Amino acid sequence: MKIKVCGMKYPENITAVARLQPDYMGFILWEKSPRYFRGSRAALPESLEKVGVFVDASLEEIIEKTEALSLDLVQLHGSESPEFCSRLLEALKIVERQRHKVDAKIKIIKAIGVGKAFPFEDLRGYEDVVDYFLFDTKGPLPGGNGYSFNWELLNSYTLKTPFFLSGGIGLKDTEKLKAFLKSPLASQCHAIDVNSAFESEPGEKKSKELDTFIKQLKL
Ligand SMILES: O=C(O)c1ccccc1NCC(=O)[C@H](O)[C@H](O)COP(=O)(O)O
Repeated sequence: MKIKVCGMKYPENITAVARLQPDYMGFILWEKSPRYFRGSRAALPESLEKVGVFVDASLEEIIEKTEALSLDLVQLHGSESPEFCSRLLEALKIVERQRHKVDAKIKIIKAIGVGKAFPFEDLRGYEDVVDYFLFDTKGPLPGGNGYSFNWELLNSYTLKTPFFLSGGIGLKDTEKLKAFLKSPLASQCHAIDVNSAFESEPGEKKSKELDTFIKQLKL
């Protein structure tokens, strides 16, 4: 199972967490977040897939940051419509052509806030224009709320788009996660996303706890 560590902020901490070799590292590019990433490309690890997290940003801003930070994936964490995703998909193709990489596709993740119930069928319009969904817990903030939703709701997820499972996931959840990953609920689960449950302060991850978590999940 792949793992994404989101909300990285400080260069030394980025280096320490990169050594644990998660599959993805996420950088919050929304200024109102306490995890807002102000750094440059030099602070980012070459070896991992880099995800830029945006909240209702303009197409121009997303493209500019994707180029400047050499992002591999773009995560949309606001109320971006399928039409917006479609325009972004086309705009990213121009960036892809300028890169000299074998797999230059810049992927799009659409984050979805899940509440007590969720009409997953309503996501059908995104199917052809995003690569992944990220199912997060609906809360007062666009992301990083720190608590989980009822994963049983995924029983009614019948779309083909793979998803990241997110929302308050921490060390306390490893057994529950292992059971989830063996169940039909996880048939489309591509990765587990973690954030605030591993922090000593917003943006600063506890690398020892993350190391334990990654080892337990990769067993
Ligand atoms: O983490 C933030 O501060 C944040 C702010 C605005 C939009 C998205 C944000 N985080 C995106 C993520 O992918 C988080 O990992 C996800 O929301 C889960 O966070 P948590 O509940 O703390 O595990």
